[in-house]
Amino acid sequence: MSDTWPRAVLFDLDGTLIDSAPDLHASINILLMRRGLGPLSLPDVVSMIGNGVKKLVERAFIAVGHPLDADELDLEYEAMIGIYADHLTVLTVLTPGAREIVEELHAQGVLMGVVTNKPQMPTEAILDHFGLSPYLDAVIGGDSGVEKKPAPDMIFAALDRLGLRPEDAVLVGDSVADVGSARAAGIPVIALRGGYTSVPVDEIGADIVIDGLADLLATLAGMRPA
Ligand SMILES: O=C(O)COP(=O)(O)O
Ligand SMILES: [Mg+2]
Repeated sequence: MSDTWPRAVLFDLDGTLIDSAPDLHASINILLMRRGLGPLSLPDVVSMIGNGVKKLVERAFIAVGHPLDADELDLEYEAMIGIYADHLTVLTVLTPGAREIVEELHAQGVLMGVVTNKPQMPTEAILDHFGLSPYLDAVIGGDSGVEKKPAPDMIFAALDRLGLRPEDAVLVGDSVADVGSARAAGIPVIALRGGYTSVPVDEIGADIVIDGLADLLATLAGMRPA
């Protein structure tokens, strides 16, 4: 029985550690409004989050009946990044229990990282704002040069940074992309109910679904390899 497992917990960001949808929703509607389009509802935008900001922009313009070509998408993505930079923590809050679990895992000597399809700059700014950065030894954003989730590369990049192997870690996430990346990397995955997923969370293929981050410690103890 290894009571030191997991040596690291890797967290997804949007919908897992933070509830960022209200700020992404506000930002995308500003972007759409500039073109006389939208607005989209919050649930609509929630269903578009999880594959990076560029995908969110692409999906939003399709949803309002105005699909973009590749050049337009590049321009609107740049504009979105500018708008979102002013909305990173206006409406965004930590997920209930996020601070507590991060502090508790840190106290137990468990290493932590973030693997998110959100770009690096907003990711780091948000983690700084909430005071979580000191606890996170590996923060891998969507534009960090490795392939986004559901590819396994962000998990491998985080493990590399932590000096650990797949068998040392578990991923906590909320989406199909998270489960896909964990499976591809060969690490267990816990899904958080109430995150951002267009597929019902019980159907995304996670090892375990938890109702809240307050359940994470007990869940990890139950998953420990014999
Ligand atoms: O889609 C995004 O921008 C980020 O999503 P993630 O933090 O859930 O990976
Ligand atoms: Mg997510």
